[in-house]
Formats: sequence, structure tokens, C-alpha cells
Amino acid sequence: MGVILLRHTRPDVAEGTCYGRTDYPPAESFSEEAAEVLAALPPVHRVLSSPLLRCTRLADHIGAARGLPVEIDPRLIEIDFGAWEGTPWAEVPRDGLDHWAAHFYDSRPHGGESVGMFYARVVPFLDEMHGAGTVLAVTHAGLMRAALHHAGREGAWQMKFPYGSFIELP
Ligand SMILES: Cc1cc2ncn([C@H]3O[C@H](COP(=O)(O)O)[C@@H](O)[C@H]3O)c2cc1C
Repeated sequence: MGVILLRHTRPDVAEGTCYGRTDYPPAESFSEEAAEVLAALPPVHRVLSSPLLRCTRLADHIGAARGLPVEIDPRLIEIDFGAWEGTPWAEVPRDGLDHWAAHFYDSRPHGGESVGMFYARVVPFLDEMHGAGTVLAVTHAGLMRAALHHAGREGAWQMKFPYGSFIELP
């Protein structure tokens, strides 16, 4: 079994908000969602987590239940959407969105991370994890997209992952 990338549970933020690096805590439904995740999760021998609260709360819960320490890795943070963070996607300036879509890897109209910058910090983590055994990384949807892209999956950047869902990398 390879590394398992787990998306955090629902964060306490309005539907449709653009957020990446903003540290929203988990929503009120955390206990129920975490119990479901824990029941579905296979055995692991290490627990890593993004430093953001929506991940550390879940990682702490899993670590406590499985008797494992939680190791924080900053490379597991979501992409930084800069000035767009906290804005409803519907209110993000159209020209910025168009530029982002047209120059997907290099554009950073929000002043945060381009997809290329984000990918460049994620790939060393993924390479380090290759063959590392059954490691759980509690992280974000962007990381899961980047990891599947790295694994050669067509359309990976457009994929959606429900809160609390996980993927296993080869
Ligand atoms: C290229 C790219 C485009 C995205 N659009 C939204 N997200 C990601 O950023 C937000 C925060 O993710 P989470 O809820 O898992 O912390 C979500 O909207 C998620 O889809 C993206 C991430 C990447 C890399």
C-alpha cells in the first residue's frame, strides 16, 4: 500500500467562497464526519498533516484513535489564492479568472501561488513518499489533484473530491 491522501472534513466557510491558505476551522459537523472517516480508513503507520486547522483537527483525531503522533508538513498546505482568498468565486474579477484559465501553470493574477509554483513544492513531497509505506497525509483537494497529475492521470486538475474522502497513490 502506498501513501493515502485524505481531504479534510467540511470547513466553517460559506459555500462558494474562494479559499486555499486561509485557516478556516472545521464546521460544527466535525465529530460525525471524523467518525465516518476513521471507520473507513485502512491501517496506517504514520500520520502527516497540513498545518491548517481543517487538517490538524482531523489528523489529531486519527492519531489519538490509532496511537500515532502527528507530523506537520508545510508542503501539504493548499494553494495560495492571494487576494482572492475569502471572496465568493462569483465575485472574483472575470479578467483574472480568464487569465488564470488561459495560462494555467504560470498565471497568478491574485498575487498568490501559480499552479506551477504550487506543483513545484508538492512534487518533492510526493517523490519522498514514493515507497515510504502506508503513510496517511491529511491534506487538501489541490494536493490530491497535483498528486494524480504527477501519477499521469488525465484530467487530474479538474477532479473533485468530497470532504473526508481519500485516494491511495501507487
Ligand atoms: C489548480 C487548483 C485549482 C483549484 N480550485 C480550487 N482549489 C482548491 O482550493 C480550495 C481549498 O481546498 P480544500 O477545501 O481542500 O482546502 C478548494 O476550492 C479546492 O478545490 C484548487 C486547487 C488547485 C491546485
